[in-house]
Order: sequence, then C-alpha cells, then structure tokens
Amino acid sequence: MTELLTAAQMQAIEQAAIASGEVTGLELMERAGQGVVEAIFEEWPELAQPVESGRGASPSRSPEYLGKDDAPRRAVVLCGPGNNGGDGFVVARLLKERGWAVEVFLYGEPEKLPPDAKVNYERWRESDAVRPLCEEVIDAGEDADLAVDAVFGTGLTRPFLDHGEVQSELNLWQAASRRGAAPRVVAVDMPSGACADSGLYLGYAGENPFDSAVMANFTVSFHRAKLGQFLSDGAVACGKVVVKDIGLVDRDSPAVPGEVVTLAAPSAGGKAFGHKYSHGHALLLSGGHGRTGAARLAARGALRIGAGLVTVGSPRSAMMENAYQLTAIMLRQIDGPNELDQLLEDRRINAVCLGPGLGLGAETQMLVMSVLKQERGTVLDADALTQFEQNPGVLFEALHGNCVITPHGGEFARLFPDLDEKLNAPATTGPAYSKVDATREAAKRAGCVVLFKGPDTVIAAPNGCCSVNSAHYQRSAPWLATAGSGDVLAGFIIGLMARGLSPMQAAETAAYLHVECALNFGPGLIAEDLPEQIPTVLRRLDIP
Ligand SMILES: NC(=O)C1=CN([C@@H]2O[C@H](COP(=O)(O)OP(=O)(O)OC[C@H]3O[C@@H](n4cnc5c(N)ncnc54)[C@H](OP(=O)(O)O)[C@@H]3O)[C@@H](O)[C@H]2O)[C@@H](O)CC1
Ligand SMILES: [K+]
Repeated sequence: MTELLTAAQMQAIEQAAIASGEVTGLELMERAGQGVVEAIFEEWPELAQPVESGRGASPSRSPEYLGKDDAPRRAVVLCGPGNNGGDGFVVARLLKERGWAVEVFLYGEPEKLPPDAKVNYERWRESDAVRPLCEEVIDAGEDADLAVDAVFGTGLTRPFLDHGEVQSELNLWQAASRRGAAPRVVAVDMPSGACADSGLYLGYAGENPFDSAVMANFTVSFHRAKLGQFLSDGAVACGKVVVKDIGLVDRDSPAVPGEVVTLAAPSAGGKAFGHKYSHGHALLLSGGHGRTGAARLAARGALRIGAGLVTVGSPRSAMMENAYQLTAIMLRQIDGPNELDQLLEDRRINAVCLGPGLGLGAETQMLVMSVLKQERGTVLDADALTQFEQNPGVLFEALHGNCVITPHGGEFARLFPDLDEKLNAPATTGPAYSKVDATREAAKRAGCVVLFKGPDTVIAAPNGCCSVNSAHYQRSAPWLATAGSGDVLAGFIIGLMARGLSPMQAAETAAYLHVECALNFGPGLIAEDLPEQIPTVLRRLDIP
C-alpha cells in the first residue's frame, strides 16, 4: 500500500523536516527540480540526444560539446507565483546545464515570489530572461521538445482560468505529442488548475476541463503521490504519475485515520488449511423470475474467491430458473423474511448479500431489516440500497459494523443526497471537497464500511480509515464498466467476509482483485468472465 497525501499533509511533512533542521526549503526545491529532470530522461531517454545527430549524446553534455550538426533540445518552462514555480526555475536551470535551449515564462510578479522560489528565479535571471506568461508561449513551444508546467501545484486555492489560449495549447500538445507532433507536457506535482486533494479542476462548472485545461503526459510528484492524482479528473489529467524521493522521512505510521492509501496486491486470505465450513458459508438472495442472473453472478464470485459454501436463496417463482443454472452453488427456497429468519438459525451461514436483482418493494425492505437484525457479515448493494431512497435514516439506524454497502454514483446520491450535492457542486476553491471526503462522511453516517464504486473506488470505514482502489494508469481497465460487474464485486466481498476477513479488509481485497481480474481478461470482458479469472490472479499474486 502506498499513502496518498493531501496538500496539507505534504506541507506538514515538509515543515516538520525544515523545522527539525534536517534540510532547508531550498534544498528540497533543488531535489524536487532534480527529480523532475531525472524523471523526464527516465521516461523519454531519447530526449537525452541532441536533435539532429542522434550520436550518443549524454544528458550531461553541455552546449559546447554539441556536434556541428547538432541542435539543442528545446523546452518552455511555465512557472507560477509559488514554490511550484520555484521548482520550475530549478528544472529550467538543470535542463540548460545539459545543453538545452530553455525559455522561461512567469505567471505572477517576481517580487512576490516566496523566498526559495525567488532565489531560484534570481539564479536563472543571472544568465537568462524570464518573460511574463503570455501567448508567446505558444510560438516558443512550436518547435520545442518539452513543455514544463510549473504554474500551480499543491497550493492552488482558486480557479486558474487566465491565459486560456496557453492552457488550451498545452491541452492540445499533450494529445499531439503522442504522435510526435508537439512538445511533451510534464506537470510538476499537478497539472495546473487541478486540485491536488480532489483531482477536480477548479472553476469548470458544466464545462469539460479535458477540452481546454492543462493536461499532462506525465506528472512528477515528490515524496508521496497526492490524492488528486488518483481521484476524479486528476487521474486522467496527470497522464502518468512518477513519485520522486526528495529525502523526506515519514514521521507518522501509515493507515491511521486521516491518511489514505492506494491498494496494493493483498498477501492475506490464503485457503491453505481447513475444510469447507472453516471457509464460511455465504448466502445470496436472488430476485424473482426473470431477475436471477445478478445473484448468480455474485454467488459465483463468492465461491471462486473461496467461500467454503455458497447458497442462493430464491423465491419460489425463480426456483426452476436458478436450479437449471447452478451446480456447485446450493439453492434454497426462501419466500419472505420469515423463511429467511428460519434459514439464518443455521449459524454456519455467516455472511449474507442482498441487493443484486432483488427488486424494489416492501418485501425487499423487510428482507434487509431481517438480515441486519442478525448482525452477521452483510453486503448490501443495488436494490437493497435504492429501496431506502425515501428514508435512508431507517437503513443507517439498522446498519452495523459488520456490514459493507457498495453504492455506485447513482445509489450514493440516493442515500446521501447532501454529500452528493457537495461532491458535484462546481469546485471553486481549493482544496476542494473530494470523493474521499464524501465517502468518509458517508461511512460515519451509515456506521459501516462504504465502498463508493468507480474507476477511482474509495473505501472508507466509520473510524476514518480510507483507501483508494485505482483503475487508472497501469491498472486502467475501462472494460470493467460492463453490466453485472458490480454484482460480482459484491460476491467477492461477501465471499471474503464468509472466510472471516473484516468488512474493511474484505472490501479492499475484493476491489483490488476485481480490477486484477479485469486486467487479466482484457478487452471483451463480460461479468461472467470475472470470477473465472480468480484462479489465475490468485496464482499470480501467490495467494494459496
Ligand atoms: N511541500 C513540499 O514538501 C514541497 C513542495 N514543493 C513544491 O511546492 C509546491 C507547493 O508550493 P506552494 O505551497 O507555494 O503552492 P503553489 O502551488 O506553488 O501555489 C501557491 C501560490 O499560488 C497562489 N495561487 C493559488 N491559486 C491561484 C490562482 N488560481 N491564481 C493565482 N494565484 C493562485 C497562491 O496565492 P494565495 O492563495 O496564497 O493568495 C500562492 O501564492 C508543490 O506543489 C511542489 O511543487 C517542492 O519544492 C519540494 C517540497
Ligand atoms: K504544475
């Protein structure tokens, strides 16, 4: 797991390091600039070669060593009024030392730069010019190899909408550079205009920022990745994230309330010992005739992920339909809450999942209430959540600490309309309200683990523990957006809860494996394929 920091957490770490006397702000800025330059050449080694000769130039060559036919590489560096701009001046200087021709533009007034940025501004000014940020950037960038966006990083407090033409141009460059037709765009810490906590572009009410805002091919961050690089638009806008060490040490332990982690491959959850009952017994309730597929998908997920026994509880109307299509999964007829109560007298059934395909109506509400009374491991999804749209408080009162609810955006809005409104209100000030903030508040209110789905799935517990399961960057799996994929996820969670994982662990592990299954299968995936990837994925991750 890797921690994701907010801007405030990053600033606190930086301040503590400076206060302890270990390092100065200026040293950190120098390391940050060095990190960016290093990352650029690691990402694009060809940029270490001069333009025409292509004959073995090294990144440390200075201009006098260029061959007679060689032309220097060119960069435009856009610096802002804070320390992000300060990093930009360092990058400019270091590129120039490597023989590059660099043009620097500043957004803001030099006299107002913070001290460390000012020092680096002045160092650059000793030998070169700084022009005010203006449309000339576009001309300067025409034959450049690289554009460095160091206008705003973690300190963005309000919309950055000035110089729209320049921003649009950077937006175009990042797309065209993939064909070699424009400079590549490197963002320092964040693409400027996007909030480092929420990933939202400030001030883009009703407008798609991807059409005109600064986007990057590649973003270089420092010490730890930032939340905004994994949430919402930020996870697209950054292009790719590389984190460079700048010598800061972690003082707090990870995963304490307040910190957020990105999920990594689980190591726990082996099924090496025990018989089928020691791996639990999961019950999944099916909808009526014609609405049974979702529960079977979830049941298949629960079985594949290792629940010892899995039973589908089906109303009489759907018994035949279910019976025709189930083999290793058992089938029990359950008509209404009384029969469910009777079945749950069997204490070996330790985990129950309701919602997929269940349908809406009074009976669904009674079934949910009946299960919640039992305080067993419970996953509520889909209709079991939508059913409470009119009275979410009734649900929250009944939910307990052994539950996981798994809303997608629409279901989240039905249960938590005020949080949804805050999350979707146009973001105008930074740090903006994020999906992490919303999910944490929701978990507190619901009194159980909330897994808020999406390519940036956020999982939060009532005590504030929180993680992000990102399906972006190298884990991008757009084909996971397919009918029934959420049902399988619910099944994975209940299967792991049946096996004794805590609700938070089960939700995190299931979410991670769900994306791994999609990646393992690749394009063309349908929900039925997901559980079938589990054996390969477990083997690959060395989970017995
Ligand atoms: N923390 C660390 O450990 C390290 C941090 N480092 C680097 O520092 C960066 C953070 O620096 P930072 O805090 O100075 O913030 P930054 O993003 O440069 O902007 C702040 C300035 O912009 C202004 N401003 C804001 N929005 C605006 C707008 N829309 N339009 C106009 N102005 C606006 C804002 O004004 P204010 O809100 O105060 O009025 C303030 O003046 C970080 O991303 C990383 O690159 C590294 O050097 C190494 C270690
Ligand atoms: K930036």
